[in-house]
Amino acid sequence: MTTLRLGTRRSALATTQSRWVADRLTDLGHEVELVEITTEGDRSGALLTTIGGTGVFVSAIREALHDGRIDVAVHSLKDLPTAPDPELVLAAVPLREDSRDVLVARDGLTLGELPVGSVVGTGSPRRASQLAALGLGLDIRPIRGNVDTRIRFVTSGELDAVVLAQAGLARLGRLAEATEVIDPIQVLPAPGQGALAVECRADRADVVAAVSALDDADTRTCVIAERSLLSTLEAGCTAPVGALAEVVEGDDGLELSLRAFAGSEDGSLELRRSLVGSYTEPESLGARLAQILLEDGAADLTTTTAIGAVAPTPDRAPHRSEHVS
Ligand SMILES: NCc1[nH]cc(CCC(=O)O)c1CC(=O)O
Repeated sequence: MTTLRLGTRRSALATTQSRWVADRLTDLGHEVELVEITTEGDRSGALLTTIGGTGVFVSAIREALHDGRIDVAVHSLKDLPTAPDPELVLAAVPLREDSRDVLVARDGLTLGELPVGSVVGTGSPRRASQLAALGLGLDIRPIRGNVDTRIRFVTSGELDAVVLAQAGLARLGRLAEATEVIDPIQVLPAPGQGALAVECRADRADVVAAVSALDDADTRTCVIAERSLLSTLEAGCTAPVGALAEVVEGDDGLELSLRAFAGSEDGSLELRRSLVGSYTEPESLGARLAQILLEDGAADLTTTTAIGAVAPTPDRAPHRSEHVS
């Protein structure tokens, strides 16, 4: 095979992730060349929720795959839309980094130590919703920017804290700046957080074969469950969603445990449910847990949380006895 052209965005995080994949492919004996691609998300300073979500980072790179300018694309898996692209394959989901969110706060503070009224920045409705639902009296403000920009809001004193993905900080070698690793019991990560997606064209069997050597079976299984939950929920509601699947030891071998969150953006309504299922059927596990969330009230949640909007009545159904806890 000729040199593999691997597309990357210019941000520090994207290039670090792409270099990591390039190095693994080089270890396997392939020749790799990095090709830089600019996306709308990089050019625009607008809030992600205004310019069409994180899909903007992905589409320009996918475009380059379609055009044949590159052979391999590396994305943060959580930025990948759930709708599959029929001409592309997710050839590898490499071993996941830590999936949790972290707090970067002034003076080394943790969430519990932030005084009432502390200003916390996040551009993620999922983080905003779960932070607000903690009931700590935090003043949550929308921000965006790359990891460096977001941390600078805190060091400059403009904000008391920001919430970021631990994986992003780890990849940039800046984990020491985190003041707390947030337990998923408080804030569930985005589906796919901490994992990479390595895509290539379905009609390039040689590239698919080369890249698939980087796949990690457990990570892929977890991510399938999380994304199945997300796509099923997306069909039924527009609420912020968090999800985390983990491989656990069951009585008859490996099982998959899935936890999920859906809530209103202002934190006034929140639903948390979990389910354990077969390791071999991650898609069904995700879809079933999403169905439970929808039945228990997620279908009534919307992102329309404008001041004065009437909030739907939450379904106060008690926890289900069997699988759901
Ligand atoms: N939203 C952008 C984005 N996409 C992936 C990561 C971090 C790395 C990952 O989750 O894999 C980040 C930054 C963040 O959320 O702090």
